Amino acid sequence: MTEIQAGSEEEGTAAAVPSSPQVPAIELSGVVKEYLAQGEVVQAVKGVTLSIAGGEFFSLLGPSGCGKTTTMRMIAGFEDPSRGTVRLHGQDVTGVPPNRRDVNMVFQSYALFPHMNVWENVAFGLRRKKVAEAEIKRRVGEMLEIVDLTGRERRRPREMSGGQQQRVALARALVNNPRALLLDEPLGALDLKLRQAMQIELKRIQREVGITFVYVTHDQSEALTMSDRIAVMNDGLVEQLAPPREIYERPATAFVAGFIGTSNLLGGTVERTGAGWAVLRAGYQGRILVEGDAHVTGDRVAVTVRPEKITISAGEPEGDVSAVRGTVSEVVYLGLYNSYTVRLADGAEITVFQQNALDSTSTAERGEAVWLSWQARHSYAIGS
Ligand SMILES: Nc1ncnc2c1ncn2[C@@H]1O[C@H](COP(=O)(O)OP(=O)(O)OP(=O)(O)O)[C@@H](O)[C@H]1O
Repeated sequence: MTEIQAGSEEEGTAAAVPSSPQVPAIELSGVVKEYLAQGEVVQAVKGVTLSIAGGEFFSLLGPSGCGKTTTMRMIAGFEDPSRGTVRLHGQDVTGVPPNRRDVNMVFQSYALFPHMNVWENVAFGLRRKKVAEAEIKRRVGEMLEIVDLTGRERRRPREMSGGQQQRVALARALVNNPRALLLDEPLGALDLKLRQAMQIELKRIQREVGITFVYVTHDQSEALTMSDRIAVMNDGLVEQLAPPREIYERPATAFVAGFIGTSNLLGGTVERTGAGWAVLRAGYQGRILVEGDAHVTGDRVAVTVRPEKITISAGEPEGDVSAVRGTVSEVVYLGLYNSYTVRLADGAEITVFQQNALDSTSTAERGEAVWLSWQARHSYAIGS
C-alpha cells in the first residue's frame, strides 16, 4: 500500500464532524518535531502555529530543509509531533493514524500502479472500500472530466506525459472526496512550461471541487500563482503568513524579501520623523522615506524596495519620494524589461526593472550617473 491511498482507505471510519465555516479545517498549535540523527537532536520544526480555513489553497513555501515536508507529514499523520497538537475540523488528531484522518496526499512521484490503466488507477480506492459499481462509474467518470482526461481511460501510465500522469494521481486522490488534499511538490518533475500550465489547472480543479489544498513547494512563483495564503518557512519556523500580494509587497523579514522575487535591501539612520513617516540617511547622496510611527531619530533601519517600483532619472526627482544617487554598473536587456544594476557611493548595489513599454523613455547607459526614486509606501522597514 502506498502512502497516497493511506488516508482514504477507511473513509467511513473518520469521525463525522459537521463542517462549520468558523472551525478551521486544519490547526497546528505549537508544533515541534525533533529527530535523533547520529546521537544528536535535530529540530526539523521549531514551533509552528497556524490555521487553515476550509476550502483554502494554502502553501508552505521555503528553501530545502526548512521543515515544510515534516510539517505536511504531521498534518497527514505520517509523523507525530514531539510537542504541540494537530486539529482537523476542530478535532484533536495528534497520534491518530493517517487512515483515520480523512486527508489524502499527492507526491511528486505519482505512485500510479503501472499495470493498471487510468480508469483502474482512479477507481482503485473506491473498489477497496467496496463502493457500488454504478457509484464508482459515476465518481470516476466525473473526476476524469474534472482533470480533463475523459477519453484516456484505457491508457497505461507509461503511455502518458508527466502532466497527464500527475492529473491521474490527482483524480485518484480526489475521487475519495477527502476533506483536505496535501500536495508535496507535485509538479517538481515537470518542465517549466508544463508546470506553469498545471499550476493554472490545479487552481481551477481546487476551485471546482472546493476541497482544502495544502501545497508544499520551494518555488515562490508557484506559491504566488495558486495560493490564497502562503506560510513562508525558514529554519523550522514560519516567518510570514499572508496572502501572496502581501508576502510580495510587504515582506515581514529580510529572509522573506530575499526569498520571494528580487529585492533590494538598504539601510540608513533615522534623521527626522513626522506623523507616520521618517527620513533615513546613509553613506550616499539622497534620502529614503519610510512610513510608520515606530521610528526614533538615530535608529538604524533596514528597508526593502522591489526593483519594479523604482524609477531611473537623470535629474534629481522632486516631491516626497525616496531618491538616491548612484552609477549604472550593468544593463541587461530581458525582452519584457531591462534590468539595471546601480551602485551607490557606499558600495550597495540596487537592482531596477524598467518595463520595455512603447513609450519607454529610459535610456540609462552603463557608467552614467543617475537618480533612483520611489514612493514612500514602497519602502518597507523590516525585521532581521
Ligand atoms: N527522519 C529524519 N531524521 C533526521 N532528520 C530529519 C528527518 N527528516 C527530516 N529531517 C531534517 O529536518 C529538516 C527539515 O526537513 P524537511 O524534509 O521537512 O524539509 P523540507 O523543507 O521539506 O526540505 P525539501 O524541500 O528539501 O524537501 C532537515 O534539516 C532534515 O535534514
